[in-house]
Amino acid sequence: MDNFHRDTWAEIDLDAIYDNVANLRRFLPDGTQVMAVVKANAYGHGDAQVATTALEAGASYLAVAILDEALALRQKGINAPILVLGASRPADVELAARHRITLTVFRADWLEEAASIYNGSIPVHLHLKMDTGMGRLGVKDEEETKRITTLIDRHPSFILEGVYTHFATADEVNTDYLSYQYRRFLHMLEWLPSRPPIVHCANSATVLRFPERAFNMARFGISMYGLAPSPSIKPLLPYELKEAFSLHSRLVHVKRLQPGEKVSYGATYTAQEEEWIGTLPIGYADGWLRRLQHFHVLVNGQKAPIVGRICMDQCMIRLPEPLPIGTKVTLIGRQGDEFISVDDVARYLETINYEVPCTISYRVPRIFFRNKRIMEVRNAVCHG
Ligand SMILES: Cc1ncc(COP(=O)(O)O)c(CNc2conc2O)c1O
Repeated sequence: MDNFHRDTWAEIDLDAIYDNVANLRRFLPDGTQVMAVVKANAYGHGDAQVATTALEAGASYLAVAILDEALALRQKGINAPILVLGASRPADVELAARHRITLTVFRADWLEEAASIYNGSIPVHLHLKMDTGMGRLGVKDEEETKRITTLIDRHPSFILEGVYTHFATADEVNTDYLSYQYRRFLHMLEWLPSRPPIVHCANSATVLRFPERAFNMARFGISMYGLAPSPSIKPLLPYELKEAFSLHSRLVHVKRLQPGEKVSYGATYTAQEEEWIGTLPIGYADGWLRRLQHFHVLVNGQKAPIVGRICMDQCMIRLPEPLPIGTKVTLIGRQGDEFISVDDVARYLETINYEVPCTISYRVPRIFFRNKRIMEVRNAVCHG
């Protein structure tokens, strides 16, 4: 534990990541590959470490949101194909090509500008994104689709490697809109002179519920981290997922309060009787948000309420009894028979589980476990 100097950390169980990907590989029809979605620092789990593990488990492609995330993976020695799912700049096509990074195209004018700038000989791999009803990015009409495929065909270095779409409601029990989008995708694929080598439409919810609709690659994000795409479809999933993320801290201060004494900003919490209060070195700048006031953590295998306002760097909990400085506290994860899941925190925050690990900031070091042993400690504060 000597790679960081505050007793707050996240633990990433890479064995869980491995198993979640390996189980998907076994579940998928033959010929359907896994694209591991590692954008946003792998949903807060550690981009390079998750990417490496997912590739070991059989993923053949990676996906990120922005070009810089792909460049960062290359800098960290990741050589697998990487697709940038979001928009990029025409002027960055050369940079992407040089680093063998695949870009998403969804506008003819973007491609015209890229073609006017890039006359290099290094191939530029492109995936055409079609908007079948997500309403975010994607080509929507046949005329523009044909302009794009013609432009690619005419450029000596542009290669249409893939085509894809994204579903808006795959995590909902009702499949009406999902089926509409799937049918729309089938129709829009007919606009292409021929199907490119890679066709993909499935996120975690889609591939786990309808693997036969995944074409030949599935974009596996949230469930690679062991989280269900939504509470409503969790009971419908075909196999158990293993949650990879946990969050821990240690008591740095313990004091006895007399009745009437206050805790934290606004003096909003008043001790009702003689109470023992502990201070934890984690706050909203770490992504442990202020709205988690009155939620609970685990200490000595028991629930302990968060009392008073959560500060930028610290928060306070009411202890079951006086406890030693340095006692381990679990904010997300297991202590004995008690377990606080990412879903529990998301539910309390009235948000989705995706947001919780993404929000645990760079200031919280990540300890990576592989084969049940510490493989790496990443402290982004000191090491950038
Ligand atoms: C285009 C695209 N493909 C695949 C995925 C993976 O989805 P999954 O994590 O449900 O498997 C995402 C996730 N994108 C987002 C998840 O939350 N907000 C998003 O924009 C995505 O945007």
